[in-house]
Amino acid sequence: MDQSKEQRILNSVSYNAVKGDPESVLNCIDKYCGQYEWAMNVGDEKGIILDKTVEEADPTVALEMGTYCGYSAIRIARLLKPNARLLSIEFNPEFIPIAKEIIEIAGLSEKVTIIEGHSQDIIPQLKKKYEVETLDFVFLDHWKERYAPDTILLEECGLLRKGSILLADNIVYPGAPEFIKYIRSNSRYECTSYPTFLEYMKVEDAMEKAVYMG
Ligand SMILES: O=C(NCCCCCn1ccc2cnccc21)c1cc(-c2ccc(F)cc2)cc(O)c1O
Ligand SMILES: [Mg+2]
Repeated sequence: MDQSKEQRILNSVSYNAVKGDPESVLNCIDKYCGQYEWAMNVGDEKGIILDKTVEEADPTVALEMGTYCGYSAIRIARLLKPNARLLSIEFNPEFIPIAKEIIEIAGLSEKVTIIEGHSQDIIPQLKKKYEVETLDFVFLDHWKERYAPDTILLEECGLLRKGSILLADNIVYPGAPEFIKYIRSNSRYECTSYPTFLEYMKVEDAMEKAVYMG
C-alpha cells in the first residue's frame, strides 16, 4: 500500500532534519509542505504568533487539541521551561505514531504527552487521569465546530484560571464562527484577533487569542 502524505512528511524529517534540533524539524516540515505537499500544520507565519503567545503565557501546563504531525507541539514544547509539559489530543490513530516519531526526532518527547481520543471525552479526564490542576495555555486546532463547545467544557471542568490564555487557529479559513460569536460576546474573555495567512498559501486567515478573566 503506498505511503500517506503524513508518512512522506516523516520520511523527509527523518532524512533531512538534525536529530535533537527542533528548529531544523520545523524548517524541514515547512520546506516540504511549502514546496511539495500542502499539509495543515500551523506553519511558519502563524507559527510566529503561536510562539509569541506561548512566550506570553510561559505555561507550566499547556494543552493542544489537534496534534496532526506534531508541528505545533514542537513549536510549543521547544519554548517550555524545565518541568513544564504539553498535553496534545489527537483522535486520528494513523497520525499518532507519525507525530510521536517527529517529536522524538526534535528531542522533545519528554515534554509532550499525546492523548488519543475526542476532546469532549478527554477534557473531563484531565484533572484526575492526567493530574492537571488548571491549564495555563490552550491551543485550539482541531474540528472548528468543537472550539466553542470545548471552551465551555474547559470552563465547566474548572480547567481555566484567571489569566489562562487560549489561542485558536483558522478563525477565517476554514473558519470558526460559533467560537468567535461565543468568545467575543462573553465578558469573561479578553479577545484579540491576529489577521494572518493560511499555512503555505496566499489565503487570508486569522488567529484569535482569548484570555480568561475568571
Ligand atoms: O481541519 C483542520 N484541522 C482539524 C483536523 C481534524 C482534527 C480532528 N481532531 C484532532 C484532535 C481532536 C480531538 N477531538 C476531536 C477531533 C479532533 C484544518 C483544516 C485546514 C484547511 C483544510 C483545507 C483547506 F483547503 C484549507 C485549510 C487548515 C488548518 O489549519 C486546520 O487546522
Ligand atoms: Mg489549523
